[in-house]
Amino acid sequence: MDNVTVEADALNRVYGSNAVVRDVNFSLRKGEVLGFLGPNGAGKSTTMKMLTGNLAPTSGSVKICGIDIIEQPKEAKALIGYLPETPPLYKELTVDEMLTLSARLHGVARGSVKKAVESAKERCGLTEMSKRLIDNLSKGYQQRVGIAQAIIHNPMVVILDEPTVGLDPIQIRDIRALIKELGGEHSVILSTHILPEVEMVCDHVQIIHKGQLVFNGSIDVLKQQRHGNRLLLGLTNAPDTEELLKIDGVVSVEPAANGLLRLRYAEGAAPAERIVQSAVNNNWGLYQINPDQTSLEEVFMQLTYQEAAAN
Ligand SMILES: Nc1ncnc2c1ncn2[C@@H]1O[C@H](COP(=O)(O)OP(=O)(O)OP(=O)(O)O)[C@@H](O)[C@H]1O
Repeated sequence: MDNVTVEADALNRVYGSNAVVRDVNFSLRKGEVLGFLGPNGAGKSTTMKMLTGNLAPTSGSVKICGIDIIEQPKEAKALIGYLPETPPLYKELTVDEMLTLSARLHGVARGSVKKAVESAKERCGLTEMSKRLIDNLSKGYQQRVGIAQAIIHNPMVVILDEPTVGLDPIQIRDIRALIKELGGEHSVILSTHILPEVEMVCDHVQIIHKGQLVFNGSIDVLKQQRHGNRLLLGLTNAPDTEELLKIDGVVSVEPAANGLLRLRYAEGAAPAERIVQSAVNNNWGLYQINPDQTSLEEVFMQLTYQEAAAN
């Protein structure tokens, strides 16, 4: 149990008569990167605020390295770095000034501030930007400053709420790489509505749907669930469905978007090579074959259906 950094126990949050977070339980260990995945309005930000002690739960508790965040907020919060949905940046300050201020606010000893600022800048690729006004930085660099202020006191737990929203693809790639790297030394919780982001960055994932956790497990299990034994096939000269069904392992064929065919295959079967063989031998004009990945919405539907069936 020693290396448990975050423990959420039966967390609930009600607004008026609206239960927006319902009975959320989980724990996180040192070095893990946890993806907290859910569509807009699922309750991610509300959960992040409760985890960081910025919002009191209606019931339930949060412990950071064994310290209760309601009973001992100062001690527990010292172990957390938090990047809220809107980064808390004073845009009229330079990067150095902002990070020096953050270090002081996070209680870094006066004599260690300079070192903490240099180290956070280096980890977040900000050294070149030290003297620049935050207002003049691109959104991607502003987000890096947001992450730098969250890690400046070298906290055990780093919580990032939708850190890649509004960034361009190159900035997104860089920020994801940075988050992945943080996982080595800290526990990281990353809230996002982007399924591939979780697959790229996290080793654990929790899916929240209408305030409830509907999945809590390793990323590999989710990937398996997502791949779902389906292939998309593009043939310029497609044969009758019966011909495709004759291929060993193929269990169904249906039309998909853009003139493609969706083939389902039996669990454990790997028919791709046989399909390619048949296509070449019979001149079906194969121009595409790839796994048909389930969208986030479909994964939600599958998971909520399983949940309902289990109850
Ligand atoms: N202060 C509040 N008062 C009343 N309802 C609220 C309040 N804050 C959030 N909610 C509601 O709680 C639900 C969950 O909101 P939350 O911001 O946690 O979702 P989210 O998953 O973070 O989505 P988003 O990515 O859109 O922020 C939403 O229906 C929202 O309208």
